[in-house]
Formats: sequence, C-alpha cells, structure tokens
Amino acid sequence: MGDWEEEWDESAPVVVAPPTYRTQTYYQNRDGRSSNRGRGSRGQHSSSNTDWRARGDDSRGYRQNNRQDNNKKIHIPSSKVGRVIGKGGSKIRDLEYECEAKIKIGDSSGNDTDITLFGTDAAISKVEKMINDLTIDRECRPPKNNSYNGANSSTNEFLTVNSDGVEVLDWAKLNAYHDQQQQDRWAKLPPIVKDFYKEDPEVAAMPPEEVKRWRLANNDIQVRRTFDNKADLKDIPNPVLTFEQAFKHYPEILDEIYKQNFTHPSPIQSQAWPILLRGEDMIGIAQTGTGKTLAFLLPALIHIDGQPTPREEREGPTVLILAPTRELALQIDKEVSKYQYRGIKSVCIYGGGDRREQINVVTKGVDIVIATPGRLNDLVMARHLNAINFSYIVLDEADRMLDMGFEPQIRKSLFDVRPDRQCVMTSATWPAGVRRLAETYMKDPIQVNVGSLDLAAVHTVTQKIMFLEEDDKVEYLLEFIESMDPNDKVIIFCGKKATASHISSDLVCKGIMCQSLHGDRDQSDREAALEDMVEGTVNILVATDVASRGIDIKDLTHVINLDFPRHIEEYVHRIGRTGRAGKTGIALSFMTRSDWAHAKELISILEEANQEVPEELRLMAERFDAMKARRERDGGRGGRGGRGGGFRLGRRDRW
Ligand SMILES: Nc1ncnc2c1ncn2[C@@H]1O[C@H](COP(=O)(O)OP(=O)(O)OP(=O)(O)O)[C@@H](O)[C@H]1O
Repeated sequence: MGDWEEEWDESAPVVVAPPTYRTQTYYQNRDGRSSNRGRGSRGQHSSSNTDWRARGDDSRGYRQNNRQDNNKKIHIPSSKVGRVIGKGGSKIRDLEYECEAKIKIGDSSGNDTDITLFGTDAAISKVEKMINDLTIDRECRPPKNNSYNGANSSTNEFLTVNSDGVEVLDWAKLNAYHDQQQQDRWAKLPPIVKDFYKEDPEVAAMPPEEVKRWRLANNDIQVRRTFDNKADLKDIPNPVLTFEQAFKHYPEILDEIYKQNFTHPSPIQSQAWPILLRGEDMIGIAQTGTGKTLAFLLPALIHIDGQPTPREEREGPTVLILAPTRELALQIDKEVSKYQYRGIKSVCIYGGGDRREQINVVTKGVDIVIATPGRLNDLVMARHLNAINFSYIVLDEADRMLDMGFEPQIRKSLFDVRPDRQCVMTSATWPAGVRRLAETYMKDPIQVNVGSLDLAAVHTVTQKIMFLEEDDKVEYLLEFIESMDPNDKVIIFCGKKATASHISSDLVCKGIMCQSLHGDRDQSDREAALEDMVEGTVNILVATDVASRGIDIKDLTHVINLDFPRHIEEYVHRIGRTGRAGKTGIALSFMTRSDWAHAKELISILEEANQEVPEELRLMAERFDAMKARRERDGGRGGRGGRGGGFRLGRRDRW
C-alpha cells in the first residue's frame, strides 16, 4: 500500500509484538510455527529472533520492579499463537494491559510454542486463563436450550451429513442462527429518533419553480432518490437559504455558526440540512472545499442530543465518521471541536496514533468517533469499541476509502451496527464500489449532486499547466518559490514519498523553510507539519497524496503539482486544497511527456471550469490518441506502463 493508512491484511504475516513493542514481522509458516525470517517493520531495525530473547528480560524494557513479580512458563499449540498475538499485536497488548502482566512469546518446538508470563501471581493466573480461553477449541455446540428451533436439543443442530456420509457444518443453519441472534440483540436496543426537522414556513412555501431556479443557480444541484428514479421529487425537502431557516429551533447551534462569521449556507449545506435533519439517508457528491463536513456535522450534533436514551446510559458512541486518511480524520476532528454543543465529546482514532490513549478515551465514553477504517476495525474486533449503538454513520470520501481497499474493514466494523441507523456518504465521484456500499448501508437514500457528476474542479481555482522535462522541474519550482509573496501559502504535491522527502530536504538545505507530509514520517511529525502550515509557521508544505483530500488549510493560495497525479481524480482533489470556502486560488501543474495519458481528461476539466486550454495540451492528447491507434493497429502490443498505468513511450512512439 502507498502512503495511506497502513492496514492489516488478513493474509499478512503474523506480527509478534515482543515486550519492547518493537514490531518484528514473523512469517507463520505452514505448520503454524513462527519464525522471524521477515523484515522488520518499516522504520524499525529488524533483529533476529534470538536477539531480544538473548538479551534477557531486563533489556526488553520489562523490569521486574516488584518483588512479588515472578514468571511462569506455559505451552500452547503453535497454530494458536496468532490468537494470542492478534492483528498487529493488538491482542497481546490488550492481554498485557488488562492483566498488568508481560507476555513473552518463546521458541516453538514441535507443535508447541513456549510462552513466559511475567507479573504478580494474580496477574499471571489471570493472563493464563485468558490465553487458555483464547486457544481452547470450542466445538460449534448449540446453546444449552437451543431456543433457535424452539426445542431443547442435546445433539449439535448445526452438524449435518453430506452426500459422502461425512458429518459437516450446516452453514445455512449456522448463519440463520447467527442472524437470529443478531436480530435479538438489535431488538433489545433502545429506540432512536431521527426526525428533528421543523420546516420553516418560508421554505415550505417556496414554489417548485423557485426551488428549481435556485438549484440551477447554485452549481446546478441535482436531487433524486438514488435507487428509485420514479420517485416524485416532491418528497424531497426544499433547500434552506439561511442558517436561521435550518436551525432557528436550535439557537445554540446558530450561536456556534455565528462564531464562524459565515454569511450563508453553502449549496450542499442548503440542500443537505433539511434532508439529514429529517432523518433521511443521504449521498452528497460535491466539489472540494464546499462545506461537506458541516453539512453532516450539525445534524449529527442535534441527532446525538435528541435521542431518548440519556447519553450516559447508551451502550456506546452515537455517531461514527469514517475518513480515508489520518489527516482527514484529524481535520474533521478539528472541525468538530470548533462547535461546542451540550458537552458532546468526540475522539479521533487512527493508525499511528496512541492506541492505548484512544482506547482509554473510548472506554471513558464519547459521543462521536472519527476514525480511519483500519484502527476502527482493530478496536471493534478487540471489543474496545461497541459499534452496535451507532445510530448516525458518515462515510466521508467513500470513493477514496474504496480505492484504498478499505471495504473489508468497513464491512467488518459496521457488521454489528443497528439496522435502523441513519447513514450519510460523501464522495467526489460515483463509481460502482460506492454504489455497492450505498446499497448495503443505506435505506432509500436521497442523492444530492452539487455540480455535474462528471469530474469537475472547483471554479474558484485558476489552473495553469507548464510543459517541461523531468530534469527541469526543480529549477522551475525554485523560480516559483522565489516569486512567492510573503502571504502566499503553497502545497507542493510529489508523486512519491522519496521525492517529497528529497525536495523538502533540498529546500531546507537552500535555506527555504518548509515542512513535509508523507507516509514515511511518523504520525506526530505529520501532525506537526500540518499544524505548522495551518498556524503559518511555514508557508511551504511538500506532500504526497496523503494530503490530497479533505485537508483544509485556510488561506492556501497555491497548489503545485510537481509530479502530475497518477489518477485524474487526485488532480481535482489536490487543486481543491486551494480556492476553498469561496476564496480563489492558483494551481500550477508541471507536465512531462510521460503524463500524456492524462491530457484528454485534463482538457475536459479545464474546459468545464472555463480555463484556458494550452495548445500543447491538445497536441499531447492528439499524440496520445495517435499512439493508441497505432498500437491497436499493431495488434494491441504493449500494455500498462508508465506511472499510474499510463502508456510508456515506446521506441517507435513519435513524441
Ligand atoms: N457556509 C459556509 N460559509 C463559509 N465557509 C464555510 C461554510 N461551511 C464551511 N465552511 C468552511 O469551508 C472550508 C471547507 O469546508 P470542508 O472542509 O467541510 O469542505 P469539504 O467540501 O469537506 O472539502 P473536501 O472535499 O476538500 O473535504 C472549511 O474551512 C469550513 O470551515
């Protein structure tokens, strides 16, 4: 995976987290024996298996600092070690944390693995019991009184005999039993309320022609029932034109909005607020920087406060906001913290953040969880976070989460969420994967498209293209930097982490203050880099696409695409970092001949935004089409090549 949130991949090697918490990668070979022929995880010095064993307990960060502390050796089947370690070492950390013990995974001999437990007697016996519970093989026995089929049965109802006379699990029955169990759990949940909307009489009285005119005038807003084209638009609420029309019954919310000095709702907010306050599911597709966060956040605050069950009696948090990257999750958390409403608390959980601290906050009780899918899945699977009570879930930048392969984590984490929840999805595009998610998690959603569904950049950004050779990029970049005004603020997007790291180091060596943001920097440095840009400590940020979405840096005046992005969608998101909230911005993109595969789509985006289309770009697109035609004539020779699956310049390709 690239810079994005590091994700646990089910097929990945087992990661053993020794007491020093330095992660080492072990490969669980076929017979389940752990070996450490793997590489150390990025940024760690991988040491041999014997290395930290050889150093003995003290050197591994574990001190026998209490004379009652002793140790006990137990053995478990090597094939069960993974259950003790858990995903990314999460289970072993939980066991140590909950039992106040230390666990050392020892050598595997034969089919068994030694495990040494350190701590007080009480801690050792507690952790030993928990390890036994984890590693015992439970047959799939029906409950004592198998209420599923209404009859007490001592035989295993879930076993059946297949056509070969072999006893096998009857998965259909098992799944039906599980579904029934799930339904029983949900039936016990307290009721929820979703409709808080009191339509302002002025809004209700808007004539249909006026509504149509307003929608057309505001980026050509399209509204429809996503999965029911025949639905009558009359059941879709009219847009609100002022903050008061949306929130006059919630004066504290209005006060929070007034503090931000906004003058009027953005188009997506005008249409989304009535829909979400009415408790409907909604898919919001709007350009970057148009206020989507506030569009789903303010109704979420009202939803939390309006539930009949007191907050302290709820089984878990009420609102879940999923975001594709740590930076976007932190960005949303920052936006949430701007709005104080009735003591509502939020927590941001993301990979690379302090897991234990996040568990503490979640355990203490919060109302809103803002999360990246990986860490959410980790905490839900480790039973630190109860997802069953989420009654308002937001999948922000859903298309990006799918691009990054998060669908399995999303589905696993949301598996327990109550079926009557309200669901909001935002996306910049509407690919099949997002549609699939919407069909699974949404009930008769209303889709609000602000602007056309075609990929479109915000019209507040002046888009410039510069054609050059790869080797000339740095020179032109330095020229731009020298030409910057003191109040200019720029993000320089690079195609790779290594480039971002090299460029930022190069600039610093030249005495040019800057920060860098990419996946090879640890989380605290990434947050500091963003903070420095937001606070104005530096005005140059060199980044990879980890910063291409959602990041909201006020008064960002420029975006430089030092390397053209691999996907044209990222081009739209990158330049959308400027020209936000109605301000204007400038995007300067460097293009080399290897970017010719993007020329055609870029021309469409420039034309849609009424931007000047350079003649070289048209020629580039023509040459690319001619090359494709030539290759097809030659029998389709040559396939993917170049960055991002573009076409690589072949010997015969004329430039
Ligand atoms: N009604 C409004 N008037 C003016 N500014 C607003 C309004 N609503 C939100 N903003 C500001 O606009 C900026 C962009 O908002 P936000 O990040 O929600 O946009 P977005 O559509 O989510 O962008 P992206 O697609 O990049 O995530 C934020 O600084 C936010 O505070």
